[in-house]
Amino acid sequence: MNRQELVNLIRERKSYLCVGLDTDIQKIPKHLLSLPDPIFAFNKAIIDATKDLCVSYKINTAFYECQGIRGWESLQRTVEYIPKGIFTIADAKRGDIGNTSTYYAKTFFDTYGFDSVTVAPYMGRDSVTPFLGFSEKWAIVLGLTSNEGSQDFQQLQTSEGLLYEQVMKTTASWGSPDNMMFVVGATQADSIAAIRRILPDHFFLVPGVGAQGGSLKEISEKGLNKDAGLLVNASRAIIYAGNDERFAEDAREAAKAYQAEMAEYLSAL
Ligand SMILES: O=C(O)c1cc(=O)[nH]c(=O)n1[C@@H]1O[C@H](COP(=O)(O)O)[C@@H](O)[C@H]1O
Repeated sequence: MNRQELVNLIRERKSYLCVGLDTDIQKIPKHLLSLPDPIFAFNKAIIDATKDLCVSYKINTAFYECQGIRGWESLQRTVEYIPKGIFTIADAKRGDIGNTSTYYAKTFFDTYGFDSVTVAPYMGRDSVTPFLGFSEKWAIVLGLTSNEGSQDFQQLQTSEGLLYEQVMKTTASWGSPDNMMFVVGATQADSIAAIRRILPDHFFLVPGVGAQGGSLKEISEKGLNKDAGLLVNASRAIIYAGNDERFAEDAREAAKAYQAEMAEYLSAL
């Protein structure tokens, strides 16, 4: 999907919601466990219930990879089930020497057909650029992450400023706002205005609302740009909003509340 298509989708749906399919076999309702592919059955119900409210789905590959071959099959069925025209994210946090990164990119873009993959930039230029050579595909590079450990390296003060700011500026110079986004955690709302000044045009993938306590209001006020420029992810707060036969309806209600709030912020742009 290209940038203009994503911007149009956000405008049409009045939503910049990304539903995170962090589908944990331990957490899905028990009545699904007797089905042949419980993870896909869960995802299918969640997608059916939320597909008109969000603009993106993020599949965190960890929850699938841990199931071995069956998990990869659930992942493939899920990404194929997501309606065309919705932005798909493989949250795999890859990045390696150049020839290996090229095969990671082929895995998620060509074999599985995702629009984007999350990329860890700390191995440098040759680990990131292989993700940028695919038409209408995106690298979503870790910028300032939502977790406490972001203090350990990302927030180190260097002679040039904060390390994550340097990493984001340099990484941005390898691509463009048409093929690169950055992850900025919703728990880092104090920093998002400064990051937006450094990168006025890029989309930010913002995880950390809901279960991690980030404020949708604050990150929207500080992070939205003229094209919206945000994809805000919520995983557990949506997909586990309920845990019985009504889980999909409960997920819809949770997604609807986020979408309604987003529509308000978008109308103020
Ligand atoms: O890259 C990510 O998606 C990511 C980056 C980050 O800084 N923090 C973060 O929570 N994530 C992911 O976003 C999702 C957040 O899940 P919830 O906290 O359940 O909404 C998980 O899939 C995390 O792996």
